[in-house]
Amino acid sequence: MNSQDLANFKVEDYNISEEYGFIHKNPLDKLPQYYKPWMDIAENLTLLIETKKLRKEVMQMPQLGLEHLTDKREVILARVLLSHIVMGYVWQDGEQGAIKVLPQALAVPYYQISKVLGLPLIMVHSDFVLANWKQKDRLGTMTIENLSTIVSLPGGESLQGFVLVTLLVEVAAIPGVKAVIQAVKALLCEERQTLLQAMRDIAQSINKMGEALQLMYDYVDSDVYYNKIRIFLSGWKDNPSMPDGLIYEGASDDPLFFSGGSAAQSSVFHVYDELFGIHHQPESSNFLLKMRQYMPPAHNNFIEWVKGVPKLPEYVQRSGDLDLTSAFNLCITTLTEVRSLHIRIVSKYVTSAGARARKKELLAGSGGQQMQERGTGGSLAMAFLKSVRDTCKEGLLQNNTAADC
Ligand code: HEM
Repeated sequence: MNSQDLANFKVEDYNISEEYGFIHKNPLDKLPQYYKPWMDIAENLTLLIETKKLRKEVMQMPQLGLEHLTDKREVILARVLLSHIVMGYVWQDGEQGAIKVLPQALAVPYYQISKVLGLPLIMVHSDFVLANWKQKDRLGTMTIENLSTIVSLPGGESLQGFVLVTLLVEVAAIPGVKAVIQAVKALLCEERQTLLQAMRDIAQSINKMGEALQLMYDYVDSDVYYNKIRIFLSGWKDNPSMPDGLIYEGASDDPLFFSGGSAAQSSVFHVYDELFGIHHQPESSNFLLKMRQYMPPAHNNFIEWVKGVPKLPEYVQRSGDLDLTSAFNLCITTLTEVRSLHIRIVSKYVTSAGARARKKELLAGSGGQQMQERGTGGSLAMAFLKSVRDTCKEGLLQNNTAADC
């Protein structure tokens, strides 16, 4: 990348903004009247799933075209609604009752809309979190009390908490995203003071992300997450419950395989890994690279843009500047701490809650669950997360005294 590329950089080209980072600005919560069948199902989705009536409703749904969607915000909302309906349809009857064919009235518009947005045929982080929020008081701020989801899934308050806490992590990342752009510019123009400030802002923002992540403990019950919520995020790739994938009737005769929704699809962490020059172990890196295909393409392009800049750790190391080194290492330490906190959360919400669920099943004499300790994205969660955290920590630069941190 050179100064010409920098001059051509426009934040809007990457569907990000200084006010919202990767979060979709002011998502719509209503579609035009023509789409009433989708809106009606989406509004009652939780109840329809819990009473096991969703599949019947979808079978009676007319096949609607996309021609009445007049702008991008409507297209995004339609994708959010359909994604949730798809997940509900597939998993309504639990792990043992997954379907093999998605009916045409759902599969065809879902295929078309996904093609328009460049997204895979499954619900992703941007459907579940980034575009799935509204403010109760539109003039208020993005606090958890003032937020709710547009469309929900089973899990009650914990489901709300799970989506909204994840959204708050993205909110906390907003100043960091802005500072990344400043850091890149400063790096290219060799403006030491701006680079130093940008790295300090990034570290502060990562720290706030950790504070937001911590709220998971207050708003999400681990048994509800494990037993009710998790299944609706699950995919049909590397999932023993759906070894044959999913046929999208009228759109694809061959079954297709997709990983489930996971915040591993959040672009923020990928941007930091690229900026800080963190190279994960091959298996972890493969999984994370695959997750980039589950992001809005413009966000993925932003990660690529950051990847294309001169290497920050090498620049800092070469400079021999203790302040720069210290600020860089603070970023790495803070990111490592957030990843360690995330591991503790996974230990509570997946490992311990899973052990409890299996014990209960054994006592009741029922069959074991298939997903067990796999993440919703399909990874073998703990080994993967520890490898990612440990590689992150290895990004620390030499020449830093304890006092600097
Ligand atoms: C109860 C809450 C959560 C649980 C149980 C959880 C679980 C997991 C699991 C199992 C993985 C492994 C990949 C997969 O197969 O999905 C993962 C990856 C990941 N999660 Fe979460 N997660 C939670 C909340 C969050 C939140 C709120 C964020 C931040 C937005 C987040 C960010 C990530 C990232 C970035 C990865 C990729 C690994 C990394 O870069 O460190 N997670 N999560």
